[in-house]
Amino acid sequence: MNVIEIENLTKYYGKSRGIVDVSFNVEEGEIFGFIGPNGAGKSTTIRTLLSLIYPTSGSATIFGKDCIKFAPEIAKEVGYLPSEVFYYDKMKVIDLLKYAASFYKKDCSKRIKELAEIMDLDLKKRIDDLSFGNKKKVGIVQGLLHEPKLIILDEPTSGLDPLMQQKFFDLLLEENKKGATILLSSHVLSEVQRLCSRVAIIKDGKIIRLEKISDLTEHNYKKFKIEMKEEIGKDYFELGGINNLEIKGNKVSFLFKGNINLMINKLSDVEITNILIEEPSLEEIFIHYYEKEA
Ligand SMILES: Nc1ncnc2c1ncn2[C@@H]1O[C@H](COP(=O)(O)OP(=O)(O)OP(=O)(O)O)[C@@H](O)[C@H]1O
Repeated sequence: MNVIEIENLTKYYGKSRGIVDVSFNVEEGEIFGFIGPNGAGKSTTIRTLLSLIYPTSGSATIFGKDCIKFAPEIAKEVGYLPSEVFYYDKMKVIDLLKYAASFYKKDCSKRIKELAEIMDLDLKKRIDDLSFGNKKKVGIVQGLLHEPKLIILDEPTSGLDPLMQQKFFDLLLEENKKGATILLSSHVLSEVQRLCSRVAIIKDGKIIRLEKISDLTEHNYKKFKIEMKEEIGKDYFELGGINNLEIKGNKVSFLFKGNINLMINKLSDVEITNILIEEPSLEEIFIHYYEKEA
């Protein structure tokens, strides 16, 4: 079953492009990554899904229900962490969270305490005494306190230190194990790689790829790092399937997609002193995608 279905969603802000013909689905129980460079259209897609802004054309459903018509009903089962959080500064953290919890028809006080403990958040402090990272934690607790079935996170880790990021990821994995579906927007590729099973890549408002992370990393490319006994010319590597070729003296690195035996045979011509064949990072794969699509 698809928890989110997005069909040809387009949003123009006046004449300027937000997103164009965005379509993808997120399946139940999935952790789905939504990645792209700044201004690509991630927040616009998410805000449209949550009915915070209205699309110019196209449609979207959450839990099989139209996002605009059923927005209040859907909101009860969705946890949302916006990319920037703004609060009434004078409130205490606990009061703000209790207020947020009052929108749901269940007692969230135990969960608030648990989440605050996990995220190391002082509930007694006033919002305006909190650092940027601690305000982000308030947003995280607010997004998760009602144990939503769908969690939508827009650039969630900016401002969190590495230890907190890890705790937050563990928390998301736990929520996912309990059954929550997660849509995570990010431009930090390594976090998408760690958490997500599938990914949509957006650029200039359009989806340019929709892939399984495992297909991207395992089946598509291998990264070769080779040290030769002698320097070798660029021409030698003029071969189908080679991308991101870099030659520095007798050291060569590239991404290769294709029959690995052909590459091994090719390399048997030259004297190699060291070789490393590894999975490329998503960063390396995507930089290549972006360049190709540009
Ligand atoms: N309120 C607005 N008015 C006019 N244009 C907007 C508005 N909000 C977004 N845009 C434009 O829509 C496009 C997509 O922006 P969006 O914020 O969705 O991108 P993003 O992928 O979330 O980027 P970032 O990672 O920088 O947050 C950009 O060109 C942006 O300038």
